[in-house]
Amino acid sequence: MFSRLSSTSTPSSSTSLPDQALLSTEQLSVQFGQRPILKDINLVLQPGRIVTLIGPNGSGKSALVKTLVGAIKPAAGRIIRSPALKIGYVPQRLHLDATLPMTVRRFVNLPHRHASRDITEALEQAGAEHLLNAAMNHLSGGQLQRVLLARALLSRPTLLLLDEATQGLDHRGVAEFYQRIEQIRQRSQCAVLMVSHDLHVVMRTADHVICLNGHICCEGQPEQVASSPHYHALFGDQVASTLAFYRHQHVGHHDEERLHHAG
Ligand SMILES: Nc1ncnc2c1ncn2[C@@H]1O[C@H](COP(=O)(O)OP(=O)(O)OP(=O)(O)O)[C@@H](O)[C@H]1O
Repeated sequence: MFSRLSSTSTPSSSTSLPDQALLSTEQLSVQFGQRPILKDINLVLQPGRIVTLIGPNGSGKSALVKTLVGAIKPAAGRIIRSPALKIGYVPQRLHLDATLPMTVRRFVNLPHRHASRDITEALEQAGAEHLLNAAMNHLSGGQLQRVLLARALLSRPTLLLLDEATQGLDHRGVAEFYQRIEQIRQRSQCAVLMVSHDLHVVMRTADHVICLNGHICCEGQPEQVASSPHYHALFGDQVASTLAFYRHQHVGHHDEERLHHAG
């Protein structure tokens, strides 16, 4: 699913995208001021696949997602987008003005109004159908995440980008959320790129894992990453072993994917 890219075609071209790919990056680098955050990120996102970005705090996961969304301008490299790419973005946080009351119905109609039927369907898919008339600033963390997911689904995305969408959820909430994402993926065949700290769930649900620490340290199928020395070095042997165990218990299909070690 992932491959290193060597194409040098012009930035406006999408012809250098690998077959069927929705998005790829070439030598993408990001910096804040003079400070390098991400260096030489090469990735390819294919339809219908769940890719998880893991890495320690401050390793650049959110920065990468925001760059893919277009909210951060890369310092170098480029992003190649397929004409079929339609991003649904679920942010890490949402800052709402507590003095400005707003219902879920109104929120999901921003910035564009949607047909009631579509709103109902999106809320159902996200498990938030009962929240239509709730006040946004009365939602629990888990309810808010589901509403944000519903809003992202309303754009009928071909790529769902989730930035730590399960932050603050309890174990059950996390498991339910990932189950929901899996159902959405199966139903709509959208690609999913998610940032996650829920390492044990990552190992069960992802098709491909990218381990980030300013650059791609290692990537591949979850069990490949779990046995990578780079991954052990980043997360510590104890955590890493737990993951390997989880994966062993829940191991699924085996695609031919390469584990890339960039050090
Ligand atoms: N707007 C900004 N201006 C300057 N530095 C920033 C900005 N946003 C993030 N950073 C820095 O960039 C680095 C990467 O941040 P990022 O939020 O991408 O990390 P992360 O891997 O998502 O972390 P976490 O797991 O804690 O969410 C951090 O050192 C952070 O302090």
